[in-house]
Amino acid sequence: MSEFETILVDRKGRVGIITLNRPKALNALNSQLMHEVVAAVEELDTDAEIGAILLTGSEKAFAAGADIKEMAPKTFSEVYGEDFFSEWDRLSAARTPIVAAVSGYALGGGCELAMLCDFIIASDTAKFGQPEIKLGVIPGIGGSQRLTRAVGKAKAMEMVLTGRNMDAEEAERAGLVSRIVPVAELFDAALETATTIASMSLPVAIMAKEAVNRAFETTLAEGVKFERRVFHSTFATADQKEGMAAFIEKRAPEFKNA
Ligand SMILES: CC(C)=CC(=O)SCCNC(=O)CCNC(=O)[C@H](O)C(C)(C)COP(=O)(O)OP(=O)(O)OC[C@H]1O[C@@H](n2cnc3c(N)ncnc32)[C@H](O)[C@@H]1OP(=O)(O)O
Repeated sequence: MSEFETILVDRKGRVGIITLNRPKALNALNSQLMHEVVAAVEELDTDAEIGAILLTGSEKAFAAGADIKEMAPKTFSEVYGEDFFSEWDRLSAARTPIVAAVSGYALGGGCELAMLCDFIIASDTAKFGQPEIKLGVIPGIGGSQRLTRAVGKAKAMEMVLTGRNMDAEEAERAGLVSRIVPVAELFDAALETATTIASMSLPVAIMAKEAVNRAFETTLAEGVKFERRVFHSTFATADQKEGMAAFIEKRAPEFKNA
C-alpha cells in the first residue's frame, strides 16, 4: 500500500480501512487529502483481497468540509480551469462497497464525501450540514444532488439555503444514514458491517451495488429490467451455485468470488 500523509490506511481481514487524519484542521479536505483518499480507494478497489472499504474520521470530525483556507484565494479561472473538486467524482466509479462511519462534524465537503460512500453509519454525536452558503458559495461535491435524493427536496433545500445542521437522529429519520450507534461503538459496528459485506461473494456484491445505484439513474421500469438482467447474471457465477448448495446442505457458504 502507498505511503500517505493525511490519511491512514489499514486492513482488517478483507476490509480496507481509510481514516482521515488531519486532526488539527478537523479533517478539512485539502487537495492533498483529496488525492490521497481517491488514490487509496482506487488501490483498494482493484485489490482482489478486499471485499469492502470503510471510510472514517475522528470522534470530533468525520470532516469539517473542504479546506476553506486553501480555497479562499482561488479565482474563477483557476477553479473552472482545473475543474476543482471533479477528482472526487472518481469515488463513484469504485465497484467495491464503501461504508462511511461518521462521528462528529460532517459538514460541506465532509457531508458530501460521506454521501459519496454507499451508505453511512452514524454515531449519536454526528452532525450533518451543507453550510457553504454561509461562505458565499454552494455545495460543489454533489451535495445539492445527493442530499436531495437522500432526504427529499424540502429538507435539502432548507439545509442548503440556511446552512442548518442536522443531528444524527434527524439524519436517520430523514434517510441520510442507515443507522445510529453510540459513539464508543461506531468503529466496531461499522467494521462488523463492512466485514459482513466482505464475507459475501464480491462479484455478486458489486452487482447488488450497481443495481441499487441504478435506481438513482433511471426510470422504475428500466431499473427493474436492469435488476432482472443482473439477477440472471448471478447464475453465471460459481458463488450462486455455492450459496444455494450451502443453504440446502445446511452449512455456511464458502464463496470463491467467482
Ligand atoms: C465549498 C464547498 C464546495 C464545500 C465546503 O465544504 S466549504 C466548508 C464547509 N464547512 C464549514 O463551513 C465548517 C467550518 N468549520 C467550522 O465551522 C468549525 O470549525 C466547526 C463548527 C466545525 C468546529 O468548531 P470548533 O470551535 O470546535 O473548532 P475550530 O476552532 O473552528 O476548528 C479547529 C481548527 O480546524 C480548522 N478548520 C475547521 N474547519 C475547517 C475547514 N473547513 N477548512 C479549513 N480549516 C478548518 C479551524 O480553522 C481551526 O484551525 P486553526 O485553529 O488553525 O484556525
